[in-house]
Amino acid sequence: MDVEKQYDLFVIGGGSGGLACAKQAAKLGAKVALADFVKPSPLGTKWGLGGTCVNVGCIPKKLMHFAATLGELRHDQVEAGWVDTQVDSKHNWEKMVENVNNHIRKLNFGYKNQLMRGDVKYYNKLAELIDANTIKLTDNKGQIETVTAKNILIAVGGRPSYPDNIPNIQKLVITSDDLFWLQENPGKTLVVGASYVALECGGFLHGIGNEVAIMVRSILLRGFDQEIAEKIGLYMEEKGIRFIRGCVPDMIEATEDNKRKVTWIINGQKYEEIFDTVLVATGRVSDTQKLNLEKVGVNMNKNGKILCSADDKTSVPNIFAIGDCVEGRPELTPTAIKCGQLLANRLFNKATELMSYEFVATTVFTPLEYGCIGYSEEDAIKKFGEDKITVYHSIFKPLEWNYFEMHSGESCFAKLIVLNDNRRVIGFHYLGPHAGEVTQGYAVAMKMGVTKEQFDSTVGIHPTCSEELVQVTAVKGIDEAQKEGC
Ligand SMILES: Cc1cc2nc3c(=O)[nH]c(=O)nc-3n(C[C@H](O)[C@H](O)[C@H](O)COP(=O)(O)OP(=O)(O)OC[C@H]3O[C@@H](n4cnc5c(N)ncnc54)[C@H](O)[C@@H]3O)c2cc1C
Ligand SMILES: NC(=O)c1ccc[n+]([C@@H]2O[C@H](COP(=O)([O-])OP(=O)(O)OC[C@H]3O[C@@H](n4cnc5c(N)ncnc54)[C@H](O)[C@@H]3O)[C@@H](O)[C@H]2O)c1
Repeated sequence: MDVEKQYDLFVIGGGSGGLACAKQAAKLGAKVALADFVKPSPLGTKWGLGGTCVNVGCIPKKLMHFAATLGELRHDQVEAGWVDTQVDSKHNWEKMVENVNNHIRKLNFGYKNQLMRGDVKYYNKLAELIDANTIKLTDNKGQIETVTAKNILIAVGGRPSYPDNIPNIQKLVITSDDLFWLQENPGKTLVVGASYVALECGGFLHGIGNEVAIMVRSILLRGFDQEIAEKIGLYMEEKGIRFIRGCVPDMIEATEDNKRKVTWIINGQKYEEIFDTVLVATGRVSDTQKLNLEKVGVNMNKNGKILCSADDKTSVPNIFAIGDCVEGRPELTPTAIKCGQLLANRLFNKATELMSYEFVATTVFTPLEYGCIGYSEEDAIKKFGEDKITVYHSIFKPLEWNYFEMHSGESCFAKLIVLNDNRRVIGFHYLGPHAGEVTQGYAVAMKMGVTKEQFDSTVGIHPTCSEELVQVTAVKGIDEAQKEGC
C-alpha cells in the first residue's frame, strides 16, 4: 500500500531553476518544500538563498562590470565638457564589495520571503537521497531529519573546478566563488581560462585599475563565433590586458610575502612571474557527488552531470533535474528558470509544453559586450555547408565614439548568418555597447523565424548601434538582393 508522502514536490537546490519551479508548483496548489545548503568555498565564503546567479554569478558580475564601465566614462565626461571629473581617480574595491554584498543579502532575504509567502517550506539543510521518495536533510550542526515526497527535483547547479596538475591548488588560487566577496582588492591578477567567466572577470578587474593577464590554453570563447572571439581579445589587449597564449600554469607557489609565483612553458621555454592573485576560471563541475544518485538509480555521465530526457525526467520516473547540473543544457539563469516553470506546469497543471533551447540569446559581459543568438559561422558551415549560407556584416562605431578622441582606434561589429534556401536568419552576433539590451529584442524575431529580407525592410532607429543590424551587407556567400539587382 502506498504510504502518504509529506510533499507533492521536494526541490533540492535553491538557485535560479529550483526556486522558479518551487514557486510555480506552489502557486498551482502543490505541497512543496525546498532545501538549499551552501558548502563554503575554500576561502570560507558562504552565501544565502538564490544560488550561483545571485551570490557568485550574474548579479555581482554585472554590478562589477558596470563599475568598470563607469571608469571608462571618466574620459568621455572630460571630453563632453564635465569640468571636475578626474580621469586618474582611483577605484575603491572595499566600497564596491560592501555595496554589492549588501545588495546580495537583500536578494537572499527577498527569496526567503517569497518562499514563505508562496507557501513553500524552506530547509536550510544539505539534502541527500535515501530512495526515490525519501530525502535525508542535515543541518550545519549535524542534526538529521528525513522527509518524503512524490516527486523530487534536483537543481543543485555547479561549483568551480580546479586544474588537477598543481599540488595544493585550492590553497593557492581563488575562483569566482571567492572573487565577488574578497575583502581586499586582488591586485595584480593572473586569470586562468578563456571563456565567459575568465574574460568577464579579467575584463572588469582591469577596468577598475588592476594589472591583469589572462592565460589561454587554446582558444577564446570556445563554441562562440571565432571571428568575434578574436575581436574581443584584440579589444581587451588594446585596453591593456595581457594575453598569455598556448599554455597552462605548470606550477603555482606561495612566496614569503604571500604572493603567487607562477611558472609556465611555451614552446619548451620556461617563464615565471609573481602575481598577487591567481583566479582560476577553468570551468565548473556539477554538485551531484554527495546526493547518493547512483544508489537510487539516477544515471549520470562521468563528470557527474545528470542525464535527462526532453521532459527533464531522469532514469528514475519521479525524479527530475534541471539547470546547470544537467548534461547538454546551456548553463544560463533564464534557461534554468524557464525550465523550472515549465516543469511545474507539466507536473501540476496538465501542461505539455517542453523547454525549447532553440535561439536562446546570451551576452558575454566583456569590456566590449558580445550578444549572440543561434549559430556561429563555424557551426553553421559544419551543419549546412559553406555554399548553403551567406554571411553579412557591418563594422561600425557608436556616434559617441566618433566624437570622443579616446575611442579613435576602436570599432564594433555585427554579423548575421543567413540560410540561402529560405533566407532565414540563423545566426545573430553583435559586438558593441549594451549588447544584452540590443540582443534581447532580436531574439523574439529569431524565434519567430525572421528572414534577412524582413531585417532589411525594418527601418532603423538613428543614431543607434542597433540600426547597424538592419543594414549589414554580404561578405561571404550570395546576397540574393544584390543578385536580383535590388
Ligand atoms: C561568475 C558567473 C557569472 C555568470 N553570469 C551569468 C550571466 O550573466 N547570465 C546568465 O544567464 N548566467 C550566468 N551565469 C550562469 C548562472 O549563474 C547559472 O547558469 C545558474 O545560476 C544555474 O542555476 P541552477 O538553478 O542550475 O543552479 P545554482 O544557481 O547553482 O543553484 C544550486 C543551489 O543548490 C545548492 N545545493 C547544491 N547541492 C545541494 C544539496 N545537496 N542540498 C541542498 N542544496 C544544495 C547550491 O548551494 C546552490 O545554492 C554565471 C555563472 C557564473 C559562475
Ligand atoms: N554572461 C553569461 O551569461 C555567463 C557568464 C559566466 C558564466 N556563464 C555560464 O557559466 C558556464 C561556465 O563558464 P566558465 O567560463 O567557468 O567555463 P567554461 O567551461 O565555459 O570554460 C572554461 C575555460 O577554461 C579553460 N580550461 C579548462 N581547463 C583548463 C586548464 N586545466 N588550464 C587552463 N585552462 C583550462 C577552457 O579552455 C575554457 O576556456 C558557461 O558555460 C556559461 O554558460 C554565463
